Amino acid sequence: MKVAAIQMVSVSKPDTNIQTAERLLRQAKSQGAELAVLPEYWSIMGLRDTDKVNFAEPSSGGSLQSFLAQMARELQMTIIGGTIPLQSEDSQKIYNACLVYDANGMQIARYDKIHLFGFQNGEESYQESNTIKEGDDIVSFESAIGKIGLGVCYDLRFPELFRNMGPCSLLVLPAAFTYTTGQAHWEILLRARAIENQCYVLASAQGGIHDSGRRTWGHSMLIDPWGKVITCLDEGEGLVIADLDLDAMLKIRSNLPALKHRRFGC
Ligand SMILES: O=C(O)CCC(=O)C(=O)O
Repeated sequence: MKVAAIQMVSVSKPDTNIQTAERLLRQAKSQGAELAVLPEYWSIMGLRDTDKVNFAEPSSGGSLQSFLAQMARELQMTIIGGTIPLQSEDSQKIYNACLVYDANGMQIARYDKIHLFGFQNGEESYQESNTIKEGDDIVSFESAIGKIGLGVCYDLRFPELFRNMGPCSLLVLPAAFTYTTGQAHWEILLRARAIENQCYVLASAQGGIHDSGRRTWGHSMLIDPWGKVITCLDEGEGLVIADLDLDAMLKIRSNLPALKHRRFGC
C-alpha cells in the first residue's frame, strides 16, 4: 500500500488552508496514494489558540467534516484528516480531533488528542489545556494492511499509548511540533516508536513560520519497522509518499521477536 503524509505551513485564513489541503490530497492521489494523512490543525494552525475555538464544529457535522468526507469519496482514498477543532461540553474549549474517512467517505474512526502540550522556556510558552479538552480513549482501526493506530503530536512522547493499542502495522501521527522541541526530539521519538513497536510510522507535520508567529519543525516522514527513515520533507508545503512492505515488517518481527519477549508485570 502506498501512503502519503502531507506537510503544510497553514496560514490564518481557513479557506486558503482548505484549498491547499485539497491540492495536496489530489497530488497524493495522482502519485498513487491509497491512504493520506493531513497535519495537526491543517485548517486553523495559523490562528492564535484562543481564536481556534471559534472554528469548532459540532461532532455531528460541519464544513471541515464534509470536505474530508467528500475528498475521500471522490479520490477513493482513506483520509486521516489531521486534526480539526470539535466542540466540547465546555464552550471555551475544543477537542483536537483526528477523524478518519474510508474510500466511500464514511467516518470510521475518531481520536481526540489525549496528552496536552505544555512548554515554556522563557522565550516560548504553550499551554494547550487552556483551550483544549483532552480525550480519554485510545483509538486504532482495522484496514487492508492491518491495524492502524492514531496519536497526535505531543502524544508521541508517551510510548505506553501506542503499546496499549496492541500490535499495529502502522502508527499515524498528525503533528505541529514546535521548531525548538522538534529539532531536538522529533525524529528520535518517531524512530523509537517504530523500533519498539516494530511497525511503520507515518508522521505528517506543519513546517514553517505561521501567521501567528509560531514556527513549526516540519520533517514529515515515513519510518520503517527497523527504524529507518524512508522519506522525509524538511520544511515547507508538500508531501512524502512511499510503499509499505508488510512482508519486510513480518520478517523483522520474526528475526527479532522483541514483541513476543515482553514480560508483563516486571
Ligand atoms: O512534544 C513536543 O515537543 C511538541 C508538541 C506540540 O507542539 C503539540 O502537541 O502541539
